Amino acid sequence: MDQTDAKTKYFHLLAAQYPSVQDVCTEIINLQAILNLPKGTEHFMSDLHGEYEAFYHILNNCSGVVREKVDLLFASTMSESERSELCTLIYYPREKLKMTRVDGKNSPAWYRFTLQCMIELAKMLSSKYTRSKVRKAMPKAYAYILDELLHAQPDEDNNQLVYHDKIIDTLIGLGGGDAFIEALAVLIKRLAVDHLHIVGDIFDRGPRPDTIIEFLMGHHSFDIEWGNHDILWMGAAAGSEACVATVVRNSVSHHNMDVLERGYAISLRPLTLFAQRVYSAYDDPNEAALQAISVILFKIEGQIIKRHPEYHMEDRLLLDKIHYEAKTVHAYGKDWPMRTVDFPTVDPKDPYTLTPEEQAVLADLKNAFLESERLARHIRFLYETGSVYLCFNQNLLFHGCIPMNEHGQFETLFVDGNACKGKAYMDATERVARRAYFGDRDQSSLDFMWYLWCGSKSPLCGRIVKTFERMWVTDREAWVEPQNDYYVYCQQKASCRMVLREFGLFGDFCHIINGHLPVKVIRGERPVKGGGALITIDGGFCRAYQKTTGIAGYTLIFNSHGLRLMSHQPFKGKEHVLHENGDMQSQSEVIATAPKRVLVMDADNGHAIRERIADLKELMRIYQTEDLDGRV
Ligand SMILES: O=P(O)(O)OC[C@H]1O[C@](O)(COP(=O)(O)O)[C@@H](O)[C@@H]1O
Ligand SMILES: [Mn+2]
Repeated sequence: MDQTDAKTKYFHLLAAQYPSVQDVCTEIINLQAILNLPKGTEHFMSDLHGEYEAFYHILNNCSGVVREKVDLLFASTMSESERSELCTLIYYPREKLKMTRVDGKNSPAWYRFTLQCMIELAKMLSSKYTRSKVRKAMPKAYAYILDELLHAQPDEDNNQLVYHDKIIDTLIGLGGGDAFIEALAVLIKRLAVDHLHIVGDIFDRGPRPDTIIEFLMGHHSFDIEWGNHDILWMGAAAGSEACVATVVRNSVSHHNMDVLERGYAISLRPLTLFAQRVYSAYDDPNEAALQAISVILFKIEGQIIKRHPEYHMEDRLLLDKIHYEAKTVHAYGKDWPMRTVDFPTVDPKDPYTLTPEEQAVLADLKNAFLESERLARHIRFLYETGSVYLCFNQNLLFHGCIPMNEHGQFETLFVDGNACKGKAYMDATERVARRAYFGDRDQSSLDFMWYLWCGSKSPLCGRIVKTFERMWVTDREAWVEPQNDYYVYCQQKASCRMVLREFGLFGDFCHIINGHLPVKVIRGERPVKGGGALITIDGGFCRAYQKTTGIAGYTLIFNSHGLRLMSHQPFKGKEHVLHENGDMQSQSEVIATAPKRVLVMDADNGHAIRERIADLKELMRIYQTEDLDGRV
């Protein structure tokens, strides 16, 4: 097909959608109006680490935005406890409605008042969107009524208001109040968060990463930047034995086997039986399993490191540096005392070879990962909706780092034998990650998935991960995990600008958004770095890390006015919210104010809309001067 044919075909398709001059005209006006609206609100979160309840609550309370708006609208007309009650109803409508029924509070007057408040709130939140967009965000069954109610214009005789009261009364009279409250709650939350970014690490440590994925599967608009823990699970699902062993090890070490066993139907029984037999010195079966899977892991890691000198990870080969009599390991020029050297399956002369039994355990585990249909569904979803990095509305999002050398330049690295750096390196790593799952799953791509999890030059990790030391070396000095120079240079504005430029982001109001590095607020660390050009939002949803961070997670919010950060206090659970109306406490801080209000025309989809307008104008010209095939 030559270009003229393609163009003709395209305009035929466009004409089918807009068959008359009037249709074209209406659409151009509509699109032009959209361009001048404020851009939609984006929320960013990262490092969720399986903490489904906290994640779900933050999505329900829209990172605290619902409460802010409720306070703004009703501070003078409702008491604080009434406002809290309303918020809880919006967060968990079904549960709260049930409680209201049980308490006998659900009188017609209660419904009327509650619905009016919710309509007010929905009106306020919808004011920055076109009517058409708001309509699309409404639950279908109620779209018509909601549309009517949200667009009430007070007239001289208050006719409209009377009409709307009638609608509400009829609804309540027909017993539809509950369903309508639920519909409004959905709409309110959807309007408050137009788009969600997850900057990595959904998996590991916490109880329910699988539920987070299921939730995201039903979410209206989001993207994911893969974290090292996500790529680890992706590698395991692709059949990398090292990734399988690491996932299992992480689950065992966090006493969190339910996700694997119940969530993904991956049985750990072969491992626990083997561990009970071979590591019988341990009374605690969990401890025995942890020893067993750790030894298996370090053996296969050793094999990978030897296969790939280009990973430069020889100093991670520690199983062959153990001094059994002295109970030490030799590393970084020193002998470090070890907690135990009782490794019944390690042959000191051939430490990296699995015993036949270990091989069998690992093969069973790997098969279970490969056979889990639910896992495959979740991992495909991560591939479909995720990437190593993303440029979105002038921001650059990635989980870890872009490897730099000690001079602060992008480090040249080899992927598939090709030298690359900066953006090209990020692209190359993503290509291998996709090949590892969708290609022929060759060993080298699978090994690279493991490298992406823990390599010091992996954009998802960027540090030397010391699992061996953290497991067995007593001196914590050996646990320190040196980081890539990116983390030094990203403190400087010039380096951040260099990174942004590499991705074609030249404007003044561009930011790097990272996860991965817990911000230790408790020690005075700040999430904003690089003279304001970089924001790290790993605030530790992960409960295991909250003692070191001092908070329970961040949400970064980017609306038409700029960027602000919400820092969240630990979540006390849904029951606490329902019974005490005790919301998660969140503090808001303005990080950067946009030089002028950011409109849709300034956002990425503004470009697409402008192109569409240009095409429609061309269609208009065609309608007025010739036919669709170009005949005058
Ligand atoms: O991406 P994250 O969350 O920093 O996780 C990677 C880190 O986790 C560790 O494996 C430790 O894990 P745990 O705290 O779960 O034991 C470190 O060695 C590593 O640096
Ligand atoms: Mn991480």
